[in-house]
Amino acid sequence: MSDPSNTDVTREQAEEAVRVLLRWAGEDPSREGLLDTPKRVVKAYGDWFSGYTEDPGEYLRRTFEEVEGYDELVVLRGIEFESHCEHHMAPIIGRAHVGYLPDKKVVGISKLARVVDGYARRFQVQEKLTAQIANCIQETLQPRGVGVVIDASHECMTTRGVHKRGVSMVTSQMLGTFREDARTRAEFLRFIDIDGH
Ligand SMILES: Nc1nc2c(ncn2[C@@H]2O[C@H](COP(=O)(O)OP(=O)(O)OP(=O)(O)O)[C@@H](O)[C@H]2O)c(=O)[nH]1
Ligand SMILES: [Zn+2]
Repeated sequence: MSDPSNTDVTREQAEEAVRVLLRWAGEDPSREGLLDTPKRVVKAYGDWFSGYTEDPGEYLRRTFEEVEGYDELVVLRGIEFESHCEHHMAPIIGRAHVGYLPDKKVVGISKLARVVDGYARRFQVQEKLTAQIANCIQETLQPRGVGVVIDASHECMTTRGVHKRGVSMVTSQMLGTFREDARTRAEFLRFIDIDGH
């Protein structure tokens, strides 16, 4: 995993920050079991926060314009993702459901999941994540409408703080026909059937 390109922090400084947190928690970072931990944590950060090194809109540049008159909803539902909340840096684990009503352009369906990951692998609040995915698709594909629903659990609420398990947060961002036309929105919500998960 490469270092983020837009940072002035060195890998050594990042590893030292992990040692400081270990010391703060009451640990001895020089004991054998913890010697490689700063290196592992920094590597894990490279994975969890790889979104800062990508422009998710790039995934949607390759489009297919000839889809033989297909002009109905396209929905990718149940896209699992992992993110981290920007308040506590704790995991947000959930599923995104993404739909759009194509105008002229359709994309390879995996690209919608790549857009979700590109924004999820950053420090997030769920509302912002939801809006960023929807806006990216709207701006790049210029479809007639976009809908994004996210259903996720926040570990800052389950493993600390209020300690509420089994609670999930649901957010949605509807643009274009998804916002203006109740029938399109209802069809999308029926397709994703989030209670079914
Ligand atoms: N709206 C929203 N809130 C979030 C999200 N992730 C975490 N939070 C909330 O952000 C809030 C931060 O509140 P603070 O009072 O500053 O932090 P805190 O003292 O740690 O709060 P508690 O979590 O209640 O212990 C908490 O209520 C979290 O539940 C998110 O994606 N969206
Ligand atoms: Zn949080």
